[in-house]
Amino acid sequence: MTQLAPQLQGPFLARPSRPLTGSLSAPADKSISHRALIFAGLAQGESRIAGLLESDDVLNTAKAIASLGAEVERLGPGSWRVVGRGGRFASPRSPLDFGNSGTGVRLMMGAIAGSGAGAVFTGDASLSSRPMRRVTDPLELMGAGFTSTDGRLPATLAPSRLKGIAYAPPIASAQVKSAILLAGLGASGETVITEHHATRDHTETMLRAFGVTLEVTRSEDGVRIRLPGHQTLKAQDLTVPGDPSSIGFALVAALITPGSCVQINGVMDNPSRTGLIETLREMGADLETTAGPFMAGERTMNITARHSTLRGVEVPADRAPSMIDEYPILGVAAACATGNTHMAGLAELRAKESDRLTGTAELLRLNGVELNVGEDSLTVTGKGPGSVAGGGMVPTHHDHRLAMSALVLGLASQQPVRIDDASMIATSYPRFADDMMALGATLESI
Ligand SMILES: O=C(O)C1=C[C@@H](OP(=O)(O)O)[C@@H](O)[C@H](O)C1
Ligand SMILES: C=C(OP(=O)(O)O)C(=O)O
Repeated sequence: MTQLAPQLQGPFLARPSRPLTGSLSAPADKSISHRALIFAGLAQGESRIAGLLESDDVLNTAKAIASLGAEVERLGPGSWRVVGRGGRFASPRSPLDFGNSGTGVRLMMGAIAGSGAGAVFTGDASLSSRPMRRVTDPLELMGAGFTSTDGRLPATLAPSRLKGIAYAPPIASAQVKSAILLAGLGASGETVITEHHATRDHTETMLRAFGVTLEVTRSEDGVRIRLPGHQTLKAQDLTVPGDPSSIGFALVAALITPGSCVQINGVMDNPSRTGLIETLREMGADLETTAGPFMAGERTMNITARHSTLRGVEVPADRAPSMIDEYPILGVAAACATGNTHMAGLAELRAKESDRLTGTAELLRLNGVELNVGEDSLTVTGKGPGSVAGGGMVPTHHDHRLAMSALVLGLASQQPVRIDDASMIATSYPRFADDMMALGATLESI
């Protein structure tokens, strides 16, 4: 019988596991959930969102939208009604607290700037250490007035009138692209973004669904997006598809735990998000997919993962945007494979909830895994199934993906793996412990 999952708080432990079996519904996608609330909050009229991810990050975005004058109502589990502001947010009286969420704060900086409102943006210790200039610099070129210390939170935006710009973000970032597009909606003239490396395209797809006109041109040099200014979104009803990033944990857990066979249903199947699946297949993973229904304009799939003998591979730098949040869990898979897995193009991992390149290396090393860290690369030397010693106490540095990755490693290690704090897991995957335990994993609060 499945044990009741403990609360995601404080230190946790994962024990070497019996085979994982059964099926689960993929948790709702975090990127789409943020966008659904923000777009509905900006739109003219009433939107209904079904299957919203009710994680801490997304709930902070919902609160921000309400503070900006949108009507936001939870009708039931995952079911939300939002009456939008027709492109005009009201400047909130109190600071907007985005907690741990880079997506929430960066997209909202663009959306609020474009709407002509002002606001103060704050976050937790992790978010306050992350760089915001990547978003405030281009928004300032459009005419937004930001002040901050050293480009970190807290940041203040004065109400401003914006004009469109032509901009090529120096880093591959869907958050930067999305912030500029959201600002461009309220700007005069056209906003043009050129991406040399395409990033997740949910903003473009969803803006169209909300009635916005934009032109996307793909070529060998990347992607160009042209957005005419002064556009108002029209309210929509949508259902959020499953998160290909969150399901990476159950997927890898099944691949590395002997005897496992797990089915995960309703996973968004978008090539700008599925780099982990591509990589695991190259490593020899037994993954079977069947097509599911479209949700929010996205294809979905059901995935069956069976325990597999994995081999080390070369993961090219240009795959990073399609699996940017999945390197910690790929590191775990690589530790259980045979041979070297070399991952290139990882500089952006240093700007996530923690320095994830250092954090991933630390979590593996503390459990006896051999590896090499470069400035923007990681090579993990796997010694094959059952070879990871485990027994480590992993510091999670306020980072949900490090926390979940360490616990998955514990399922296939010789000794249990401990983490210092499980509370951040609720920022993206509040049902993580319930889902993993329903498949047969032993997770304990310690
Ligand atoms: O746009 C988004 O929803 C996201 C973009 C990515 O960040 P960057 O844009 O910083 O790469 C990703 O890491 C984050 O979890 C979600
Ligand atoms: C990087 C992440 O999120 P964010 O940037 O929204 O904090 C993540 O979920 O791994």
